[in-house]
Amino acid sequence: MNDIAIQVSNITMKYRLASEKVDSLKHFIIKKFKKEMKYEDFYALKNVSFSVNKGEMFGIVGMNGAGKSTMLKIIAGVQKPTQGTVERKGMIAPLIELGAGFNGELTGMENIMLNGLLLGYSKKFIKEKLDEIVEFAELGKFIHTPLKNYSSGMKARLGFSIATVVKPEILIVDEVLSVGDFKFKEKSEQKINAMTANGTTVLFVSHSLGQVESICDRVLWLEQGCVKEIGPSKEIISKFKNS
Ligand SMILES: Nc1ncnc2c1ncn2[C@@H]1O[C@H](COP(=O)(O)OP(=O)(O)OP(=O)(O)O)[C@@H](O)[C@H]1O
Repeated sequence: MNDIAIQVSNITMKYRLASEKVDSLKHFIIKKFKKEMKYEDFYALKNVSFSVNKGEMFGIVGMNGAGKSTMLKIIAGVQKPTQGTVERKGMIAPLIELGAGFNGELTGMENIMLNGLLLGYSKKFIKEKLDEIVEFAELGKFIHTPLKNYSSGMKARLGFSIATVVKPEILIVDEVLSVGDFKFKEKSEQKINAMTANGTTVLFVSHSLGQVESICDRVLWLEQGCVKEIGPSKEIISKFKNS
C-alpha cells in the first residue's frame, strides 16, 4: 500500500435498535430488567470497501442517514466497527465533532489550549502556535470571550484553525466548512489545497455538492450504508444529483 493512505476493507457497522414501543421510562426499565425488550439489528454500514490515495481529496456523499459520519468515525478510530478493518498511513487530524471538545464557559483562547491538548499537541507546541491559530480564525476580540457567545460559524473557524495548524498526513473535514462564511470558506479551501499539494490526504464529507465537485478528485457515494458508486467527482455528483 505504497501510494495508499487509507484502506477500508469490508466495514460493517451494526446497531441494536429497540423495536418495541414503550410509553414510559418506568415501563422501559421494567421490560429491560425482565429482559423482555425486543431489539432488531440495524446496519449503518454494510460491507463497505474502498481505498484513498496519498495526497488525494476524497469526498463522501449520500442522503441523511446514509452512513457518512459513521464511516468517518470508524476511519478516525473513534468508533469500532462490527466487522472489517481500516488501515491508515500516518497521523490523522479529525475535525469531526471538534465542537465536542469545546467548553462553552471557557474563552476561545482557553479552548485552544484544551482542544490542542485533546488532539495530542504538547503545551509548548500550542503556545508556539497560538498566534497562528488566532490569526487564521480571525475572531478579533472574541478570542477572549466565552465560547457560549460564539455563532456556529465562529466555533467552526476556531476548530478548523486548531486542527490544521499541524501538517497531518490525513485530514478529515466535514460540515464545518459549510458553516463558515464565503471568505472563510475560500481561505480554508486554499489551506486545504496547499496541504494536499504537500501530500496530505483529505477526506471531505458534505451536502454542498458544488463544493465537493470543485475540490474533490474522487467521490464515494453511500446509499443506505452501502457503496453505490466510487469515481471521478464530476461523474458521481452528477449521477447522485439525478438519482
Ligand atoms: N449510536 C447509534 N445507534 C443507533 N443508530 C445509529 C447510531 N449512530 C448512527 N446511527 C444510525 O446510523 C445511520 C447512519 O448515520 P450517520 O450519522 O452515519 O449518517 P450520515 O450519512 O452522516 O447522515 P447526515 O447526512 O444526516 O449527517 C442513521 O440511520 C443513524 O440513525
